[in-house]
Amino acid sequence: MEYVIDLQNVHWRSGDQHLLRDVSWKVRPQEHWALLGLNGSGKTTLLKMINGYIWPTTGAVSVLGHRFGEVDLRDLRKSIGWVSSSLQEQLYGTDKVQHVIISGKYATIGLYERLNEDDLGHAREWMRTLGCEHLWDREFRTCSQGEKQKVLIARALMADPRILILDEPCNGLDLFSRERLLDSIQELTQKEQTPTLIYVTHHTEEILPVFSHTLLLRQGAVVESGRTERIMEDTVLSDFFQSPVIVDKHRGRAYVRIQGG
Ligand SMILES: Nc1ncnc2c1ncn2[C@@H]1O[C@H](COP(=O)(O)OP(=O)(O)OP(=O)(O)O)[C@@H](O)[C@H]1O
Repeated sequence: MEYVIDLQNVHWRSGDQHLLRDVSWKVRPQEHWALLGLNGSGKTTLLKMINGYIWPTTGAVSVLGHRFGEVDLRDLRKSIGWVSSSLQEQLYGTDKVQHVIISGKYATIGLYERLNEDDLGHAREWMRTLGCEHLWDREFRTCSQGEKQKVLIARALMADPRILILDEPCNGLDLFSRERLLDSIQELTQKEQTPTLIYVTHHTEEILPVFSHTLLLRQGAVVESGRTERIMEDTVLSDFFQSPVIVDKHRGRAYVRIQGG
């Protein structure tokens, strides 16, 4: 079987720091994964590895069936969308939302291509899916944080990625904006030919049931990985957080409380 992501015993060291320790992770087609870890647990490092920005010290990495060392990483990166807050800072705030989105197809900051009907049509379709069509003519900088996230997701989708990484997309969002964004992500997964989603977060309650699998990362090592409903249990998460917690489930999502707290 061709795995979407296949990491085997990956170790990554920078100086005397061991940032990834014996990480093995297999993502199969049709699965969507959540990647859960506290600050500094190595999530970003792992994502950099998947995108080929860093190279394993030992172990093997293969993404979309291409083994690192045997593939042009620039080509591979075209199949991976990575939506993170650092991207926001790189975009031109005065660009119109439609241009920000369409520029994603050409992997540019700013739009240098002539707009064509196809691109405009796709951009509108993604915006509709994500519930942000009304922002079409707005300057990007005037969008709220939640709206910007939707625009950036639509932008990443323009390149037709096979993997879409959503890197802490709900950071800085209030409760209602967060739920609206999560609704949009849910909507996205209902489309035909959705890319494999990797949802990176610190918070269990953001993990929608559509994220069938979860990987728990602590100090650069995988503590557990597998089906989300098995992971979102008191014992597994207490062990993961190294602190007794209680998990309340509501509509397939897990809300964690510190025991006694
Ligand atoms: N190039 C590097 N050299 C040395 N240490 C690094 C390097 N890059 C990251 N680190 C350290 O490795 C640890 C993991 O960092 P990483 O950014 O992967 O964590 P993270 O899980 O994404 O954290 P956060 O949730 O806070 O974004 C941190 O302690 C960080 O300071």
